[in-house]
Amino acid sequence: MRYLTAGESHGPQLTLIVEGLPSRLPFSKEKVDEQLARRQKGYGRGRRMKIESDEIRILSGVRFGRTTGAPVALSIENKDWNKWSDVMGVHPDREKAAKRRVSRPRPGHADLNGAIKYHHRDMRDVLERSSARETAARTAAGAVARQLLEYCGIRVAGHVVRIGSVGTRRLEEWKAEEIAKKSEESPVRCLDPEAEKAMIQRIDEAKQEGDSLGGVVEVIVENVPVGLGSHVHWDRKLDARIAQAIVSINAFKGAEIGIGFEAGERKGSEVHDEILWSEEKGFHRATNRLGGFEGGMTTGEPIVVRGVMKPIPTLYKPLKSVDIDTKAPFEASIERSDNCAVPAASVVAENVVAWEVARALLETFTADTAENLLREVNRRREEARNF
Ligand SMILES: Cc1cc2nc3c(=O)[nH]c(=O)nc-3n(C[C@H](O)[C@H](O)[C@H](O)COP(=O)(O)O)c2cc1C
Ligand SMILES: C=C(O[C@@H]1CC(C(=O)O)=C[C@@H](OP(=O)(O)O)[C@H]1O)C(=O)O
Repeated sequence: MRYLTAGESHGPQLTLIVEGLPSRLPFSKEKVDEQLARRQKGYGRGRRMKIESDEIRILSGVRFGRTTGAPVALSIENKDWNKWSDVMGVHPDREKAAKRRVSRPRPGHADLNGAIKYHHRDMRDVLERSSARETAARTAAGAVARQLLEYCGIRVAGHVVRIGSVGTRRLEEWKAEEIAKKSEESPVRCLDPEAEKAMIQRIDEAKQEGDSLGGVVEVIVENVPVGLGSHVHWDRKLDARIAQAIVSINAFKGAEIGIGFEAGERKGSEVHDEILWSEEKGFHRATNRLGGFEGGMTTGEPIVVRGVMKPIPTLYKPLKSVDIDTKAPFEASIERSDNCAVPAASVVAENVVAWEVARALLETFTADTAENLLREVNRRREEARNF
């Protein structure tokens, strides 16, 4: 299974093609729209999110609420396009486009490197595609994958575990349904009410100072069969693919599986998850510090992955930069920006992880139809249970 996205932040629409889904998978537009709406929310977002109300249009691959096995093509309209069509259009108004020309690169964004690499003197040609607007399309891809996971009884949830200097304790149990419900009730998607208050306060303070904040998100995948991914080749290790997916989200700088970097500080006996067996559960683990992975394969324990997001680069508080025309230093002034997108990005993280798990599922259990896939997944569950 693979996907491609296309579209600029202020262009007419985002386009997504998902190829390789089995046929006969129940497909709900509402479930995709629900993920898109979740991604738009979250404390710290800027004015753009008041303009957009993301929903998909199904263009192909689905009939009567089920996939046909053909590529699924979806589009998401950019409502802001109405104000940008003469700048962004296929036949743009050159004068108006010149007024919107970007010659002042923002530290931390893709502007300068992209301009040098692609020989753009107008850095709008870079920022339009480097914008995290594209994560709406990736969230839609994940929301499709999520329906496949759901069909196989696999649940995904996410929450925010740090914003700036405010962090929460590591969970010891990962109940996806509970995490999903609690984080949904929080404007910053945090499970701890005390930390939530402090996070909101930090975001407000940063906004007042014209500054931005990053943070850390955690994603959980529950009821995963044993043996997704493989130890036999580097590019089949599922933990590695998940880490790539996380770091590919705009502004994400790192990923950790389970206790991740903390594993470097502890002794082996404090890291590895002891193996137990019982009549009721079969093989299982006493703990889940390794976040559901050994040898690039799932252990059957919940997948637990974290991602760290740097603070938003577009700042109201100016940072030093240099105009590419005059080579003179300037202090940036901006029109609008998010000042903290960690809660929103946690939704993107959930959905890119869902995609990778669904992709691994379809590689492990080749199936043309959803029913065959579920049969194979359940057979593996039975085999593992009786091993
Ligand atoms: C959901 C989300 C919203 C974002 N909103 C903004 C924003 O409003 N302004 C901004 O400068 N960067 C924003 N970013 C981050 C930039 O897109 C990102 O820093 C930029 O593409 C450069 O890529 P890099 O940070 O991965 O190097 C956002 C990221 C995400 C995930
Ligand atoms: C549009 C989205 O996020 C955008 C991501 C973004 C950036 O530079 O990454 C900059 C902002 O765009 P604009 O300059 O139009 O206000 C955000 O609003 C979105 O998440 O849907």
